[in-house]
Amino acid sequence: MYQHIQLPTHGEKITINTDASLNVPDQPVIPFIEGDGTGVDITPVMRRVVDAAVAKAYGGRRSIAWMEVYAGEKAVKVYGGDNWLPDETVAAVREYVVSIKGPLTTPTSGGMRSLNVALRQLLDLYVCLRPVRYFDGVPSPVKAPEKVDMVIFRENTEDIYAGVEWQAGSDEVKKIIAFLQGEMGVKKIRFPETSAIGIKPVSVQGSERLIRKAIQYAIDNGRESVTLVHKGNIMKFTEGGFKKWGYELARREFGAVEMDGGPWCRLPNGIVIKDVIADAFLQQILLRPDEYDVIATLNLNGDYISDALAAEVGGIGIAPGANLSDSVAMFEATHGTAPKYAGQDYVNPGSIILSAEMMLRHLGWLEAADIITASMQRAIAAKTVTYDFARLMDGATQVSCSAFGEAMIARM
Ligand SMILES: NC(=O)C1=CN([C@@H]2O[C@H](COP(=O)(O)OP(=O)(O)OC[C@H]3O[C@@H](n4cnc5c(N)ncnc54)[C@H](OP(=O)(O)O)[C@@H]3O)[C@@H](O)[C@H]2O)C=CC1
Ligand SMILES: O=C(O)CCC(=O)C(=O)O
Ligand SMILES: [Mg+2]
Repeated sequence: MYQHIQLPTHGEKITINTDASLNVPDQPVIPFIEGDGTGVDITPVMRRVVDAAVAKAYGGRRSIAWMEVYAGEKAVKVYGGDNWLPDETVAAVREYVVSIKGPLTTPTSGGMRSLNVALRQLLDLYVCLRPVRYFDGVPSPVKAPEKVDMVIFRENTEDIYAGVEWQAGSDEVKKIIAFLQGEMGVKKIRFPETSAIGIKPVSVQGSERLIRKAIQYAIDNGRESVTLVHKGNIMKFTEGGFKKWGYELARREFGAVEMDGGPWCRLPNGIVIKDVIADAFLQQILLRPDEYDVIATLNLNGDYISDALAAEVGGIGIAPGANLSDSVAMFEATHGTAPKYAGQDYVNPGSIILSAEMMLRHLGWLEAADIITASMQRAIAAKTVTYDFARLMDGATQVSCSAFGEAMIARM
């Protein structure tokens, strides 16, 4: 029994079968977190669009029983005190298996650590899956955005992003620096008196499980290559380890064979496993994006790459994503709370709508998912778009966040 979470009046739990597949009832209960900032604008629109697509696809036989769960500013309002991420939210998301969230605020300095990162760590959502594809007619800063068709697998629980760090001047940082200098022989800390220190944990297990998912995805979806993106020339044991363990895994578990003396290798079905250094990758995705397909990378690289690739196909207003463990799935937009637009019914709801589209595919509700992509494509083709696209499109009709949702529904 929950304290503040209201169970919907109808609906059943999604359950997990012994083979890890989902058992999805016709009225699944789906927990959702509204989100801070523009979450109040985009999340209700997403729900309306999803409900309309499901109704259109299944004529009332299927529907989603939405269940609001709380995190961020709304959780503090509902639960009081300093309760940014109530235990029962984490418990409900785990119990109901599939959920969706709006963006949550993380103050840039001081204050609490990221609730988004906390959710990923608490639920062991180790894959951040962010497909990047082009919709015809979307304004783009590059000449051939249709060549961008990549699927990012970002490690979601480790790396410098895990938040293991100590503030400059603190007793803790003094201890760490004394240990590094005194016991580990470290001489490279340029300003030891005033340094903050961050730690970058990258493990064999964490890297292998992420890269395994990326390779399996490439196999299951007939993709051409998997690229390990890293900065292993500089961070040899962490980023370099990720690359090395990735190639070893491809050879050991997937039968990859080295090409031209390695390290690139090829799976028996022809999929190429390759690697590229992260800075070179960031210029190559602008110059030769068609050479990249499935991307496997560490947490921070994946964060930067997500927004950079999203920009090539129209921006983070339509960049979807999923956070996945071996059992739980939480879908979320790639963008943040865009606080300057909060509550104005202004921003593009496309990112969270396409995240919901991924969620419907995850449930096996492919017909409803197809209706969502087709209706978004039609709304964009009609140049009925939110401000972010309208400002770059000739002859566009600029509409609000909710009107974009209505424009999609009208085209289903
Ligand atoms: N997963 C999550 O919950 C995430 C949370 N955050 C958090 O969000 C907060 C704000 O972060 P910030 O760095 O400003 O990044 P945001 O992604 O929130 O916003 C950056 C810019 O992206 C554009 N943008 C964002 N959302 C949309 C949208 N729906 N439609 C169209 N354009 C959009 C806007 O560009 P323009 O100004 O050009 O209109 C906006 O100013 C921070 O607290 C951050 O930590 C950040 C990322 C992910
Ligand atoms: O948690 C945050 O505040 C930022 C997260 C983020 O940028 C992302 O996951 O892409
Ligand atoms: Mg980000």
